[in-house]
Amino acid sequence: MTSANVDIPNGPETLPEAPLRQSQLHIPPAAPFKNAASNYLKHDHQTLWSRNVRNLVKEPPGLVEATPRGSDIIVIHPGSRWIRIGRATDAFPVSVPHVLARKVSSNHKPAPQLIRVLKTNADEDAMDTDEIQEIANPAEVTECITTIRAALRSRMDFYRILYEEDGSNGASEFNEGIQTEEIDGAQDVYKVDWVTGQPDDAFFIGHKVFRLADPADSGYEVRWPMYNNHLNTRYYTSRQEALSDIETMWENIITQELGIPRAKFKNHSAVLVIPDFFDKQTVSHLVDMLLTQLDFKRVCIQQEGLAACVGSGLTTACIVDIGAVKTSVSCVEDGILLSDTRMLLDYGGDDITEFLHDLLKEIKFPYKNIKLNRLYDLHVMDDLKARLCTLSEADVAARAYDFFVRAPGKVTEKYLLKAYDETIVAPMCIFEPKIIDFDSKKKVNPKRWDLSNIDDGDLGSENPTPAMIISTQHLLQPMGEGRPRPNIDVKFEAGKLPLDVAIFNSVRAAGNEKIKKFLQTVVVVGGTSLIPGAVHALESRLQAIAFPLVPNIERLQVLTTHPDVDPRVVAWKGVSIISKLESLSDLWITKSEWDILGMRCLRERSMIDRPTVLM
Ligand SMILES: Nc1ncnc2c1ncn2[C@@H]1O[C@H](COP(=O)(O)OP(=O)(O)OP(=O)(O)O)[C@@H](O)[C@H]1O
Repeated sequence: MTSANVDIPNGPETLPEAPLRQSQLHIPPAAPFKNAASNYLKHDHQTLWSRNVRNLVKEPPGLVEATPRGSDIIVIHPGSRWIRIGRATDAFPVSVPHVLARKVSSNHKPAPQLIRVLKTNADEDAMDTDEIQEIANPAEVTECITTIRAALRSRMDFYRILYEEDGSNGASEFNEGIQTEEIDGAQDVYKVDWVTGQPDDAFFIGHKVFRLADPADSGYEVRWPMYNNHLNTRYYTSRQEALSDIETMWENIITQELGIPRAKFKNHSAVLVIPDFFDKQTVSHLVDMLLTQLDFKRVCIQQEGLAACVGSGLTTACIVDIGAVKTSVSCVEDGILLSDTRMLLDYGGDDITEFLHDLLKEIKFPYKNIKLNRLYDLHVMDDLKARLCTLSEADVAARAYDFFVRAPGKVTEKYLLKAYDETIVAPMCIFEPKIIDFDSKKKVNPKRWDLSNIDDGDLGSENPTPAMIISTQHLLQPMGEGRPRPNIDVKFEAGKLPLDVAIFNSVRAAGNEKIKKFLQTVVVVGGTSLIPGAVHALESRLQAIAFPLVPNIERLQVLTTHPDVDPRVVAWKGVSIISKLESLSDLWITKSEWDILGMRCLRERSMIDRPTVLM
C-alpha cells in the first residue's frame, strides 16, 4: 500500500488513505515471557511418539498379561555370513547361513566370486572366469609373510619356545607323499544328501544352499546379500535385487524356523541389530522393508556393540567384535555407545580362511583341486581353520590332521595333512594386516553394479569417527612446507589398521580420563574370537602399546564371554534382554511414524547416543 505521505512524481493521482486497519483480525501482542504458562509441546508425553505408544498399549488387559513379555518380539541380527533370529523369549537364536541360491535365466551373467589368491597359487582353471581378478604382488606377499614370521619368532623367543626352522619343509615333504583314502558312503556318518533344483524351486536358503549340487549347472546363482556394514554392492546389480533376496530369506526363516505364519507378522514387533558403524541407507531400506513389505507392527534399532556389552553382563566395556568380513571396535559407557570411539576394520575370519588356504598351498596341500568359490570347498577350509588355527605360541608344533572332502557325485575322500607354523601365521594377519588385499574389498564392483543407479548411501553415508581420524592422522600430515594435505579416504585407510592399534585408538578417542577404564575391560566377541589363544594374543599386544603411553596404568584386561555363552550369539542375547526392558517402549517406530518422518525416526527413535536405562 502506498503511503499518503510519499510524493510520487508524475504518478497517478493518489487517494487519501482510508482510516481502515489492514486487517480486521485482532493480532494479540506477544505475551510477556514471565506470564507464559502454556505447557504446549514442553513434555515428552505430548509428542507424536508418546501418543502412538499410548495407543499401542491400549490392548485388553487380559491379552497383555496372557503371554510372557517379549514373546511377540522377534530379534533379527543379520551378518555377512550368518543371520541370527529368534523370539526375545528364546534362550538362543536360530543361526542360519545368510545366503540364498536363486534360479536365474540362462542368459544371466554369473556374479563374480572375488576370491583372492597368491600369484604362486593361481591355477589356470580358476583364471578363465572373471572371479579371481585380484592377484597380490608375489614379492610383497613374500615380504609380508616374512614380517609375520619374524614377529612370531620374536614372541616365541620371548616365551622361550623353540622355533623349528625346518618345520614347514618337513610338513611339505609329508604332504607331498599323501595318498587319499576313499570312504564308502555307508560308513560316512556325515555324508551329504545333495539336492538338485527342481523346475519349481525358485530358491534355496541357508544350510540347503550348501547342499545344492553344482548350483551354476542347475541354473542357480549363490548370493550373500549383506557384506560388511552394508548391502552387498560388490555382488549385486542393484539395491532392489539385494533387498528382495533379504526379504525372501527373512520371511522364510521366520515362517519355517520360528513357526510364525506370514499373516501373523503384523502382530509382532521386530528388533533389528545393526553394526556400530552402520550404513544409514542400508538401515533405512531394512526398516522400510520390515514395516512395509513384511508388515511388522513396529520396529526398533539396536547397535551390536551395546548389545554385546549387555549380553556379556556389563554396562561399561570396550567391545571388539571379530566377524567374518569386518571387525568392529567401540566403547560403551553406562549403557551408552560412544559414537566417537567406533572403528570399523575391513577384515575378519574370511581373510584368515583365505590366507590359510594360501599358506597350505605353499606346503603342498594334498587336496590339489580346492577352489574357495565352491561352497563345499569353502566348507573344507573353514572347518580346517576352526580345527587348526591358534593364536597361542605354545601350540605351534608340526602336527598331522585329517579332513574329508565331500563333493557332489563323488565318493568321500579322506586326506591327511601336516602343518607347522601356518596354523598361527594365518590368524596373525589380524595383527599384521598388510598381507590383506584391501583394494579388492572396495565397495562397488563396477563390472556388476550400475554406477548410475548409485546414491551416496550405497558408498557409505556416515562420516568417519574421531577414532578413525586419530588413526589416519599420520597420513594427513602436510608433507612439507607449503605442500597440501593428501586427499585420503579416512574410513578406508582406518579400516586397514592392526587390531591392537585400532583398539588403542578407539579408547583414546573416548578421552584421556577414560582410557584406563576401558582398557581394564576389553571384551572380544564374534565368531573369529573362538580361535584358541585370541584373548592372550590381544592382551599381550595391547599391553605392549598401552603401558609405555598411558601413565600409571595398573591393569589391562582382555576378556571373552563365559564358556557357556557362545561369542557368536552374545549380541543377539543382549538385544533379547534389552527388548524386554520397560524403557524400550520409547524407542519403537511404527509404520505411521515411518511414513511421516522416515529417516528422522532413526535419529530420534534409536539408542544411538542415548542412554539405555538398564533396569
Ligand atoms: N571355531 C572357530 N574358530 C575360528 N573361526 C571361527 C570359528 N567359528 C566360526 N568362525 C569364523 O567366524 C566367522 C563368522 O563370525 P560371525 O558369525 O560373528 O560373522 P558375521 O556376523 O556373519 O559376519 P560380520 O560380523 O563380518 O558381518 C567366520 O569367518 C567363521 O569362519
